[in-house]
Amino acid sequence: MSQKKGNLLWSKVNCDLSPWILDAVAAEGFENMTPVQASTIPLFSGNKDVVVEAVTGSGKTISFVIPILQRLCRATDFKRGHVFAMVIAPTRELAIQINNVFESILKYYPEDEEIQKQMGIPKDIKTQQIVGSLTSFQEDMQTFMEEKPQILVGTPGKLAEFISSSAIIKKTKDFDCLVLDEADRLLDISFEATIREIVRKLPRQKRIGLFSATISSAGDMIFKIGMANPVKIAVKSSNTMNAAPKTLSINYLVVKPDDKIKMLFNLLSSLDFKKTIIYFPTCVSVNYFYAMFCHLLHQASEKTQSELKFFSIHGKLQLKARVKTLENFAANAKTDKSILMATDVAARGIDIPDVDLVIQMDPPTDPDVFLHRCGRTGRANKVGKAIVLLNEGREEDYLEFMRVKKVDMGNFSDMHPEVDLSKLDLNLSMAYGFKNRLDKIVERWILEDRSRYDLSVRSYVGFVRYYSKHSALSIFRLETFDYIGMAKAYGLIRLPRMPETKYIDDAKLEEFKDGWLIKKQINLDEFKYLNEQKEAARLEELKNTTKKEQEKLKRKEMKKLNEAWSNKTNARESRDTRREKMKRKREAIEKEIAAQKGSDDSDEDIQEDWKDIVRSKKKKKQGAVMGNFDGL
Ligand SMILES: Nc1ncnc2c1ncn2[C@@H]1O[C@H](COP(=O)(O)OP(=O)(O)OP(=O)(O)O)[C@@H](O)[C@H]1O
Repeated sequence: MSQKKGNLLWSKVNCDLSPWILDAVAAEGFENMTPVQASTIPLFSGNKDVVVEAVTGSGKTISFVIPILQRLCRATDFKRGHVFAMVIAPTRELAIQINNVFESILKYYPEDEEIQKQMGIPKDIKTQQIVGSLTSFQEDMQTFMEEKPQILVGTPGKLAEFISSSAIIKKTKDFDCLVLDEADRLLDISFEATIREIVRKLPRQKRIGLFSATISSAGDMIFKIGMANPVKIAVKSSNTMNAAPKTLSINYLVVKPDDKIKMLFNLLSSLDFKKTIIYFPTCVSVNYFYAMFCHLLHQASEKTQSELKFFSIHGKLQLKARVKTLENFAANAKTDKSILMATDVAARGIDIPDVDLVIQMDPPTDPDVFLHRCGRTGRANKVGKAIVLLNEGREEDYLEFMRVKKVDMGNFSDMHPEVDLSKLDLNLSMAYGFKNRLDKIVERWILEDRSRYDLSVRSYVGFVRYYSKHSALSIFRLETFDYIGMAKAYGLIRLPRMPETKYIDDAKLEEFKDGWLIKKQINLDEFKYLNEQKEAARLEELKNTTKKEQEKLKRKEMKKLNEAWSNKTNARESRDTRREKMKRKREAIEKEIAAQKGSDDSDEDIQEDWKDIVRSKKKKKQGAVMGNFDGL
């Protein structure tokens, strides 16, 4: 359904909206409706179910907030204390943001009882956010009973739990309207069962609205949620070839993996922007690079330090910290440039109006997420730029892959001939006043503290695992991936042993003996943690390992002697010894990993990786996967 130009004045909306709603949108500075609002509000305020696909930042939130409020204003016999509508979002940040949009409109709700009577609207309208972790179930329940909100906004798990309580279920008899924001995400495999559970608990007779910027299979979604005859509203960019808003330009930059971090810093210094979001693959990589970038900033000139500020957000942080970070990032005016380093927890729906640049360190594993990440800029007709860094080699094919999905990307170098990307080190020392080459600064920083080395390895291993999960497997191939280049980008001093390293070319491996990527090798036994407790634990562990190794050597010697004496081989004994050896090795690796188990989700992944190694070693008669690295 398309909307003719000129019909976007709120006064021309194709349905009756309460005067206070019209006042509210005007007071919020929304002069005209956006096309998706003009198409959706009349249908969803009426009796239609809707499936709405419109580009990022096109105002979809208001397209369901207003219909819900309008329907509630019309529901004269709706019993107070009951649930009228529910909005579900995939992340807590997004649910909180949607609740804020409701509140921003409800600020203008008439308080005068006379006016309320004249308009025939309820005494007040309240919303409640059900997102967990900020409040307990009991607190949510108490708030619900006391405040009597008609609208609940929350995340799937928490809402499912909340409405499963018999006290709430009784209060959904007159339920009217259910909205799934980022519906494609909510109906994917991770949330679908919970959403179905919620839908099953609600009365059959209700309006449903599904909203997203990426709805690839509306039929599938409609079937999953059991909607009857919904209207499909698709609002694309005026350039029909493009699934992104027309004010958003998407560029790609092909880069050698070794140069990735340098390239990023070059972009940050040479591009004019106020706020940028940089996407990293995993929580642990955000932690690691955030610490590294703060250190780099510390090494830069005072001028640079006063101009840049880094923030970080990922799903393993407490919700309170995440919300605070988003607020601080949005509000930061102390420095010219604010940089938010994030995982995909901040990919969908997040609306920070001043973000004018998005950088993706790597393409996301799910191609739909690409548009959502880019769409954090170029919102509401504002100009924005998104850049994705592609590894030289095979990843250039991603351009064609995305073109089929109606995402057209321009070559960054063609679009920005003024940005010199040739002399990266020189540019960096000039722009940031670094006294040394960036990789040297990083190397020294890592060698100062073993925990940074651990973190670098965990980030890298997490990245390889992430890479293996790409849906476009023909492009993102583990077999052809530049493991060494990427290890350098991650500032690794030594390549960790992992199953995937078997794909590395032998000749290349020769160059990096025992996996060392730095010129001056170090004795890992003497590589210290700055943290005293951690260091004491490491020394203790080292002592035990050395003792064990000595015993092992002794046993070996004895065996040799015995063999020489008896001059016969006992096949069973050697098999048993091998088994015992493997068991001890596995226990040692697992113990080491358990000792390192910190706050990040990737730890489990790493444990899996090492189990893989143990398994593959068992299988591989010829011994180690490669070299004699100490790994983690
Ligand atoms: N009618 C309007 N006029 C001007 N700005 C608007 C209007 N409606 C909404 N906006 C603003 O547009 C921005 C984007 O809106 P919103 O977050 O609803 O986009 P969206 O379509 O849901 O995006 P996404 O797909 O990324 O979630 C918000 O800052 C909002 O305040």
